[in-house]
Amino acid sequence: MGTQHLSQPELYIGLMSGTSLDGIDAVLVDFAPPAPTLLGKFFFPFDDALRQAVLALHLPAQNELHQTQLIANQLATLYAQAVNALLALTCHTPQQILAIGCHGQTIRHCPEHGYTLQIGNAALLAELTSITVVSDFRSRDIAAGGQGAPLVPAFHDKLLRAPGVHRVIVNIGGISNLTNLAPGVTTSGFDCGPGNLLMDAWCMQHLKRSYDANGAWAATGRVLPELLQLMLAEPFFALPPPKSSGRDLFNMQWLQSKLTGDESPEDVQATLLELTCRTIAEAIQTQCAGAQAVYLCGGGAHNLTLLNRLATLLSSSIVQTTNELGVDSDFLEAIAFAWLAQQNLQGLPANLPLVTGARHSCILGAVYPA
Ligand SMILES: Nc1ncnc2c1ncn2[C@@H]1O[C@H](COP(=O)(O)OP(=O)(O)OP(=O)(O)O)[C@@H](O)[C@H]1O
Ligand SMILES: CC(=O)N[C@H]1[C@@H]2OC[C@@H](O2)[C@@H](O)[C@@H]1O[C@H](C)C(=O)O
Repeated sequence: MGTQHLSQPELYIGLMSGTSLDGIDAVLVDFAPPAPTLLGKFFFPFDDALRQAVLALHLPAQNELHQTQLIANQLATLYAQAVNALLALTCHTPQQILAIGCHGQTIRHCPEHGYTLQIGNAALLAELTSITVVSDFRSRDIAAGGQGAPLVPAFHDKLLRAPGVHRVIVNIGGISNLTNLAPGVTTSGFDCGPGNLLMDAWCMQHLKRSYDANGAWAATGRVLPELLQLMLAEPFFALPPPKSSGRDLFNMQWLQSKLTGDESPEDVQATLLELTCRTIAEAIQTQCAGAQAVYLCGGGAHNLTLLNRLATLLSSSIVQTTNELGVDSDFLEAIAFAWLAQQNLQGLPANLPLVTGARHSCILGAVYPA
């Protein structure tokens, strides 16, 4: 990311609350040429009650539609608080911001049925902030026959391509996804499978902690080869791209269906960490052959046990985080949603048909003017 410049600012806010349900990543970015500048960042954690309420929306429940809309309103209020905190932190006013790109909270992702659902009441967010909001970025791509995900590879392509160097960018959030930036070849990308979400859920169940800091607990267990093979047999892993996934497939029911009940919890955690690493490494080896450098982002990049294991599995590549490229690995997705908002307002398409499988490129997102 660039240093501050003198041309007319083009300020956008990006809001990402992802599948991990840890909270809201908020960024303020100036897209004035020559390069995007990160002016401020802010993380707003979700409390446990909200996390549980969103998780419950993943299951059929009584009065589900009413609950969904109430939580969408609650999310809009929290998004607005994150925006206000970011504006205060960076000394900006709403009038200076061209738009907020708000991902929303995914509660269903079913491209096979022609829909995906990210909630967050963008109309209310526009009302509360007096800033134009762009949201619902995935639906148009699905309407055009695509997966609606992953969308960030298009931004990786703009920001992180380097002439003559074969880079792969790997986001390890709740779900993991990669972008293949091979010289002279069209950018590709896809979801690899579970990133942290199964490890988080298992850790919550056994240690009452929302995640396994640095993979320290996983490091005390041993990988269970039979369980690992059972999990790797999931057909999603062998599917060719384009492909995307979410909690709809990878959830506690999925994990429970693979367990005998005799496993020790730390061994399961070690096996889940190995599953994340193996599926990422195999995705790189099969789809990104010859990669010279792999750059990690997302919360999983903080997990030292995971980082070391990936580096071992990918010993022919350099394995680092995107911080080494000057892009904050914790806020890359939020920055991408600020960029997606800019693309929309400028009337530019933002999906990569090779990545999502859409029949054509499209302008992504719905606009709620200030
Ligand atoms: N120090 C750490 N050690 C281990 N894991 C960590 C650490 N810090 C963060 N994480 C993991 O990162 C997760 C959050 O990652 P991130 O914010 O990238 O996810 P997300 O954006 O919600 O997901 P997605 O990209 O799938 O939408 C946490 O839930 C946790 O599992
Ligand atoms: C449906 C949905 O929310 N998908 C997310 C999720 O989190 C990671 C992975 O699965 C990716 O496909 C996507 O998010 C990022 C921001 C993307 O679209 O690139």
